[in-house]
Amino acid sequence: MDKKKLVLIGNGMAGIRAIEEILKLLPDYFEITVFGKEPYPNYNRIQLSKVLQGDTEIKDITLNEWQWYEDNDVRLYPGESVTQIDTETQKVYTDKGKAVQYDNIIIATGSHPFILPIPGANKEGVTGFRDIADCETMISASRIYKRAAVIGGGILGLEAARGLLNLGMEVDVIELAPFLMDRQLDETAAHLLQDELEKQGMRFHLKKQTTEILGNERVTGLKFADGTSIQADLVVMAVGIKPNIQLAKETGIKTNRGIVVNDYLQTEIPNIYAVGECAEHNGIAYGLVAPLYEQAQVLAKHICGMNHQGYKGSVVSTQLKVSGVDVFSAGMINESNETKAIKLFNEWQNTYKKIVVKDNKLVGAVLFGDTTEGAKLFSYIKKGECVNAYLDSQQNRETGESIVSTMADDEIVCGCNGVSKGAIVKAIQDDGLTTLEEVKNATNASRSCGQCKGMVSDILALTLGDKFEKGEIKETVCGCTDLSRDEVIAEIKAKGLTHTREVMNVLGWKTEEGCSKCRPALNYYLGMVYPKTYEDERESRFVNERLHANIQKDGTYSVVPRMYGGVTNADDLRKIADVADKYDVGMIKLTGGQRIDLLGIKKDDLPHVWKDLGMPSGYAYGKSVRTVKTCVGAQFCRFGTQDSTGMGIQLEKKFEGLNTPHKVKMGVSACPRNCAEGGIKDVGIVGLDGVWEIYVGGNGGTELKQAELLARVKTEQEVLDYSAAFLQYYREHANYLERTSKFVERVGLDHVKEVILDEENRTALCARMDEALAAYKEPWNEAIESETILKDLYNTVIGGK
Ligand SMILES: Cc1cc2nc3c(=O)[nH]c(=O)nc-3n(C[C@H](O)[C@H](O)[C@H](O)COP(=O)(O)OP(=O)(O)OC[C@H]3O[C@@H](n4cnc5c(N)ncnc54)[C@H](O)[C@@H]3O)c2cc1C
Ligand SMILES: NC(=O)c1ccc[n+]([C@@H]2O[C@H](COP(=O)([O-])OP(=O)(O)OC[C@H]3O[C@@H](n4cnc5c(N)ncnc54)[C@H](O)[C@@H]3O)[C@@H](O)[C@H]2O)c1
Ligand code: SF4
Ligand code: FES
Repeated sequence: MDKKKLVLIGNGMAGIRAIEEILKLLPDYFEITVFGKEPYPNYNRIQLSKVLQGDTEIKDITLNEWQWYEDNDVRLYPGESVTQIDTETQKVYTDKGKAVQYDNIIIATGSHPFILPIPGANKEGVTGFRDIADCETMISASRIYKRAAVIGGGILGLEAARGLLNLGMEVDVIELAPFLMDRQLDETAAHLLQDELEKQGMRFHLKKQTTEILGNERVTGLKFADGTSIQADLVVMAVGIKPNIQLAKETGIKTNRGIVVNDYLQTEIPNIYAVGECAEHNGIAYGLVAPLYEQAQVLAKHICGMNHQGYKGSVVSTQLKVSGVDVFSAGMINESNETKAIKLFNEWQNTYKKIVVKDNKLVGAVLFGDTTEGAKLFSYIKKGECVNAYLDSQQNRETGESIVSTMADDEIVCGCNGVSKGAIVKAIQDDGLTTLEEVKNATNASRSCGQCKGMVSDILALTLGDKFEKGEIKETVCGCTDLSRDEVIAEIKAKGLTHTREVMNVLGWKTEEGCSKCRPALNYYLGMVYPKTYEDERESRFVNERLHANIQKDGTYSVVPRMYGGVTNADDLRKIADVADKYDVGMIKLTGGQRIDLLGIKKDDLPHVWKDLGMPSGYAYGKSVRTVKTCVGAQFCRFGTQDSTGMGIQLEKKFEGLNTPHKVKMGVSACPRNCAEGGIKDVGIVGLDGVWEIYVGGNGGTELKQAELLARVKTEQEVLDYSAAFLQYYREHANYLERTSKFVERVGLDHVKEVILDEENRTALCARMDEALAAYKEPWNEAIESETILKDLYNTVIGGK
């Protein structure tokens, strides 16, 4: 039988989800052709906010790789738009002159950002925030310009504003309404949100109507109806979206705000469907993926001739994707005569919960500060559950218990993809799934906005029980491979692989480019295996390590110069004071590791600051040996038995710049009073009369852990050797991003002792440590001396300031 010809117009999230659903039902029934205006495979538009905020990269947000189209026999024309549908001859025509015959069409052309029709809206430097190209426009503008204005204080505008702050810009947000996110929040939640975002550095202008965009060719500012104005070099319009209906309209298909569809997503022409943001069902054009994916499922069933009761509309929930702010909203949130609300405002913890009840049923909710209950509330709202059922579930919940343990099987865990707890548990049990990645691939849960990942992990832990706890499950490097860390390292050594790309290629990575989890890990493992020859791949590192400074929540950076053992002198202090004045440093702060932190430095000032300081990097941002904290010791303290300061300086000089799987902190004290807090350090040294005690695997962070005694030694040289052997063993055997506390716990202190106390082992480990240390290049100096690094990473040149 000849295959039916199906043409999809729009290679976006909703259209491709419809194709995926069709392929699941009837894999060989259609000959599928896809036209996509953008020159990319289907990508996760939602994650553009994360790209702008620097948490992920464009190459990591692809949902369907090129290979997926090939594997499924889907012919894709990227970068090509359909310009005409001829319903008489059943052909579509494209802007590149192609004509393709069809039996069925799915229109999934999405939306356009709404651009205010005000004077100046077409100036250079005015953009929407909708696609990769917009994202790139903003990122490149941030390299040259300083002041951004976002028009629209809705969810998209705020996510854009956070991204622009992260890119180092000053950000003004202009909102027409009296409070932010007025479609999703009430006034109380909106004010809490505004307070929090102001602390992050955003400036808000509420109840402001923009009347003009100022400037000649490029934007220079905004003018408002009240006569005031502000300066801006970049303007992002985030004032809502407009369904992209042009093509449908020109084809004579009935349109309103969107393309009008029935419960089966059919337009008025039966063999033409519409799905996604461009479609209007019962008067609503949705702008979130959850309803669009529900539509895609119904469409697939209908086009494949399967029975379905049809699409009946969706209740929606939203969550803001701005780090440090938890906001959730679902259903009806405005109060009226017909509704009652339960409101809980905890001023101490700065959390707010509002639950809206109508006819005894839960119909809406707003959460600020703690959104862990979001999925549960959303399930109750969707089911129109009685409010008492929710209140009872609250009472029965024990403190500290994961919310998933109290969820019923039919409660939705992943709102975007409509996946219930029961479906996840079933997939784990039936298919023997053991990782988040496997659950994602099998069920789609966590595949879109990613907000439900925590709950999916909790369900994995709950379902697998002891097996999960004991780590009996093979932990792969990441979802791009089925190989564990040990297997990857063994293959690197056996096959002599020398680059991250080569590793991915030869070891059959599932993604061409890897992801933000495996790339830094591979970069570390290769550097560890080949300390002498491996060229560090800066682009594979996390942003702080790439830039050699710590990004702050307002988008500026912090600079911590090296001060061996926490000891400084008048010359260095003078230089620090001069730099603080010259670069308008926001705050000078002593760190927990006894160093001086200069906060609030702009990205392009970083190399100038380093040059003026003339001090090495303190690596306060690195997966590396950070600080060696010391007590004053025998020279001054009346309890001191050893020269703790001198010992600390020797340790810090020896391990300066060493790459480690995670950060490493050290402390040296000269008596058991332990003023340098060696008991909670990765390596803690305590001096006693004629003896040094070496402790390992401590942690003073979120998971407090006391360090354990590794050895007692007599000389300073032995302290250096035992510490070096321990650190090298950790470097060679820990998973990337595993702290020493977790590592020692995993392999056992007895095992670590057995290895390190053996002289032969120790000598070999020390020799390999020396090789690794020989490769160290001081990064701040390296940046100052390289025009390419200055230009590419910091967008500056040395000599100007
Ligand atoms: C920055 C950002 C963050 C977001 N965050 C969230 C979130 O957290 N949660 C959430 O649920 N939703 C979020 N959304 C909304 C979500 O991304 C959209 O609802 C979803 O992508 C819409 O899918 P779609 O397929 O209808 O449209 P799109 O994904 O826009 O796809 C339509 C595609 O069709 C192409 N096209 C248009 N016309 C033609 C033509 N004539 N020929 C060929 N191709 C054409 C377009 O170029 C586009 O690639 C976010 C959106 C943005 C922009
Ligand atoms: N986390 C998420 O779920 C998420 C994130 C980003 C985008 N999105 C989706 O993307 C789409 C677009 O989002 P959006 O925030 O642009 O739309 P929106 O309609 O939700 O918000 C637009 C905002 O702009 C304001 N506004 C309108 N005209 C204005 C003017 N002239 N001057 C100043 N402010 C004005 C409105 O009052 C409103 O606050 C929506 O469908 C949204 O759901 C969702
Ligand atoms: S640890 Fe002991 S020697 Fe060091 S400063 Fe404290 S009391 Fe003095
Ligand atoms: S809730 Fe968005 S991916 Fe699961």
